[in-house]
Amino acid sequence: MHVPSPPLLEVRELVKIFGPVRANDGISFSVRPGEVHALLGENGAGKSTLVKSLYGVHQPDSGEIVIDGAAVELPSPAAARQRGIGMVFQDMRLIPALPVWQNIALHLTDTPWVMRPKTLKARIAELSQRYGLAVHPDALVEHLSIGEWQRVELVKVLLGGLRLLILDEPTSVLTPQEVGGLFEVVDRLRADGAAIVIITHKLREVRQIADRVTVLRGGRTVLSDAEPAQLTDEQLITAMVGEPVAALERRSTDASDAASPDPAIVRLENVSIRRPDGALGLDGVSLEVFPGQILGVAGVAGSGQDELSETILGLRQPVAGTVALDGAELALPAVRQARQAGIVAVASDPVQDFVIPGMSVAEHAALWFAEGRFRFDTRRADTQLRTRNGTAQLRAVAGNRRMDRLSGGNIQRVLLTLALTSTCRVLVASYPTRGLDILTTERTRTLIKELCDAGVAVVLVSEDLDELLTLSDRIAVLSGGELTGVVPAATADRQRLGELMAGGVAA
Ligand SMILES: Nc1ncnc2c1ncn2[C@@H]1O[C@H](COP(=O)(O)OP(=O)(O)OP(=O)(O)O)[C@@H](O)[C@H]1O
Repeated sequence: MHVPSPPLLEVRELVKIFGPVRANDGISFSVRPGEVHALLGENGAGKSTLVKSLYGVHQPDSGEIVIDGAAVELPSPAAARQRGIGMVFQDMRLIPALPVWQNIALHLTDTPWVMRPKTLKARIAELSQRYGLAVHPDALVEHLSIGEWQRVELVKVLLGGLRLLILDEPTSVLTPQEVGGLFEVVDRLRADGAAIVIITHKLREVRQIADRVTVLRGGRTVLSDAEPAQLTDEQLITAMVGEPVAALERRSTDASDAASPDPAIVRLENVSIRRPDGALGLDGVSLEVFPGQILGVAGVAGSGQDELSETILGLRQPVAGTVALDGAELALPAVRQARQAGIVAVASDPVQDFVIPGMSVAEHAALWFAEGRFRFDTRRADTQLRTRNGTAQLRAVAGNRRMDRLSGGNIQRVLLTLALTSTCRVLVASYPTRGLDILTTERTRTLIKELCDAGVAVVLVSEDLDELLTLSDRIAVLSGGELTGVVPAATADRQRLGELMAGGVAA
C-alpha cells in the first residue's frame, strides 16, 4: 500500500489580523514533498496574507507553522529562505536597468557566502538548463518579457536550495504558451521532491497541475487538503463563493450574426504604428468596430494589442494609414475627440496607467468623473461611486482606501466599476478579467455583454481564449503586429486561433 509521505509544511489554525480585518481566521492545511497544492478563493479571501506569513513577510497573531514536524518562527523572508522556502510574488521585484545575473546577485546578499560573477553565471546557466528556464545571465532585465522576468525570479529562488516554492498568481500575467512552460518547471520541481503552493483563480489550472487543493473564504478554510479529481467544478466554485455561479453561455452561435447592418463606429485602414525601438508595432492593419458587437482581439503578448487599443483611444500617431470615427478621418493623436465620441478604456496595465500613488479610491473616481475638466469633487465622487457599485456589483472597495495599497484584483474592480457603468459608444477593454476571482469574472463578462446588447461597440483584448470565444462576435488575431485573420467566433476554436496567433494565414 502507498503510504503518503509526512507533510513538509503544516499550517495550524493560523490567524492574522489587520486592524478590523481578520485576513486569516484559523487557517489549516498541509503540503507534502513532491506535491503541488493549489490555494483557491475569491479576491480578499486571505490567500496572499497566508503565503506572506509562510514566507516571513507577516508575523501571524496566533497559530503555528510547522516544518518537518517542528513548529518554526519565520521572522523575515531571509529566515524563510534559510529553511528552503522561496516565493515568486505577483508583482515581480527586479531592477530593469541591471542584467539578470546582477539582479540575482543582489538577492544573494543575505546568504553567508558571496559568489564570484563567473561562478554565479555558471550556476544560473546550469539551473536554466536543468529546469528549462531559458534566461541569459547577461541579458538586461528591461529587455525581457513578463514571462522571462518570472523565469529570473524562479532562478533566484532555485539558487537558494529550494524545498517549498510559493507562487502567488503566477499565471495571471502569462500567455497560454508561457503558462505551459511554467507548469513544466513546476512538474520538474515536483519530480525532484519539492513542495509547491500555487495561488490561482483558474479551475482549468487546478485540474492541470494540482495534486491537492485548499479553498479559503472570508479568511477561513472551507475546504482543506482535498483532491481536485474528487470534486466537480461546481463544488469548487460553491466552496469559493458560497453559492453556485453559472458560467456565461457562448454568445454567438450563428456565423451570419457576425455581419452588422449598422455602419462601423471605428474604422482602421492600413494602419502602421512604430514603436519607440523603431520596429512596427502594428503593420498595415485594417479593422472595423461595429455598434452592438464585440470584436475580440487575440495574440501572444506584445503582438500589437496595446498599439491597436491606443490607436482607437486616439493616443497614437500612425506612420501610415487612417483612422476614422463615425466615418470622419481623425487627425491623430486625438485623445479629446475620442473621449468626446464616447470611447472608454479599461487599461491593459492599471497599476501603470490608472493608479496614482498616494490617492484614495474616491479621488481616482473624482478624476475619472472630471474627464479632464476642472471639477474635482471627492465627496460627490464617493457618493457616485457607491451608486455605481450598486449597479455594477463588482464589490469595489470603499472610497477612503488608498488605491496603491490594494491588491491587483481590487484595483481592477474599481477600474471596471468606473468603466463599465460609464455612458459610452465604444468600450476598449484590455484584459478586463485579469486577476479577478470567478464570481467577479462572470459579473464583468455579463456587464460587457449588457453594454454590447445596449449598442456599444466593444473591443475586447484578452489572453483568455475561452473568454474571447464566449463573448466575441468576431475575433481579430494579431501576430507580430500584423492581422493574421478576423474569424467569426461561432466558427473559431482554440486550435484555429492558436494557428493564427503563431502567424498562420486565414483560410
Ligand atoms: N497590509 C494590509 N493591511 C490591511 N489590510 C490588509 C493588508 N493586507 C491584506 N489586507 C486585507 O486582508 C484581506 C485579505 O487580503 P489578501 O490580499 O490576503 O486576499 P487575497 O485572497 O490574496 O486576494 P486577491 O485574490 O485579490 O489577491 C483583505 O480584506 C485585504 O484588504
